[in-house]
Amino acid sequence: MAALSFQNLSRSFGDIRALDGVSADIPEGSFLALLGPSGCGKTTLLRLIAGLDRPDGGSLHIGETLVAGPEQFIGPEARGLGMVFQSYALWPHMTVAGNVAFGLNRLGRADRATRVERALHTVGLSDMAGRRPHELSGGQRQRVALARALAARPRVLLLDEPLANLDAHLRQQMLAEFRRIHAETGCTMVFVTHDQNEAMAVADLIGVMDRGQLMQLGSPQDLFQRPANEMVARFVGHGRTLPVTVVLRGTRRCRFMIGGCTFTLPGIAPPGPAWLCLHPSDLTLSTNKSGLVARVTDLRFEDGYQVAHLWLEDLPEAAPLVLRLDHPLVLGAEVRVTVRGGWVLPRAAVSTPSFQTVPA
Ligand SMILES: Nc1ncnc2c1ncn2[C@@H]1O[C@H](COP(=O)(O)OP(=O)(O)OP(=O)(O)O)[C@@H](O)[C@H]1O
Repeated sequence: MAALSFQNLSRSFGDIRALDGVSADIPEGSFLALLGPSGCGKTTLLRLIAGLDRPDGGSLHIGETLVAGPEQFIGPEARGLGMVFQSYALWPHMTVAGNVAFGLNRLGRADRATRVERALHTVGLSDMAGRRPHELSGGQRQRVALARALAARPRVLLLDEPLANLDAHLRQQMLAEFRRIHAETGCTMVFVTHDQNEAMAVADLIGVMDRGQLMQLGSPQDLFQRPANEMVARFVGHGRTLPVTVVLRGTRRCRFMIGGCTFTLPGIAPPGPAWLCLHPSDLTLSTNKSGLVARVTDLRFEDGYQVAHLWLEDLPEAAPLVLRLDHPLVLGAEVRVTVRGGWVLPRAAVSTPSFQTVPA
């Protein structure tokens, strides 16, 4: 069953279509990351799920319950959700245990104590139950906020850029923690971020958004290897798109021409104009005189590799290609490049798709 279901969900602020007809089903137990450039509508969608705002079109189900739609609105407190924000919103005068117990008043004393103990155990803070927030590190405060949300046993846990205030090292640690807690609790989680490395590292399902629309909903591998459109191809993993002409389409493979060369690669484009979607790992230097003619326009050293920017002679208007090498090149040199991987997309207008995902 879908944990969350959006049907043509929309929200405008004056002339701004912050959310423009989003439709998708999110399976129970997913770890969904909402990813996209600033202003694409991630927070608006999260706020609609949370019940902190109302849609002005479409409808939203949590499980089988219609929580927002024409003539229906269930408030945040009755939606059975947990929320963790960038600001941890802990009560400074309360202990860690007191903060986690906050909101469990409907339970008896013994049940409340058990829930708090379990939640603190899950986030690894059992021995800090008596401390106050100012006696904790940033990462520990984040865990208290997480424990507080988990203690209520939510159907869906919403995480709004929860790592934004942590340093790079702590972020890595907390990403691993989120993965472990997700596996342990089986709770459906929705994580908003504009950091794609974070999204790829933590989520099993990623929704890429742009200008209020959901561009693609899929696994990190899907987005990387089979982008649904040009925006996703460029946004994910330093992607590049090059205009090519498909001459033959087979079963999920396309033969195409670019710069006087012919290649056959995975893809779904019919004969005619198409986009070749590439990542740095799809390119290699040719050892003979075959391949695309390119000039080295920039060189830098990064993560143990030489990273070269290559300008294609036959496609001067295209963004430079990025190539990772284990040996240096000479700036300004002419080289030949072979395309050994990629994905070929039809060069067509982007329509607004509706996504149904198959439970894992
Ligand atoms: N309360 C509001 N009033 C007016 N415009 C709003 C309001 N909330 C959001 N917007 C606009 O709606 C659009 C989507 O905003 P949203 O906050 O959902 O983007 P986002 O993807 O979360 O961005 P970021 O990554 O920068 O947080 C933006 O153009 C934003 O300026």
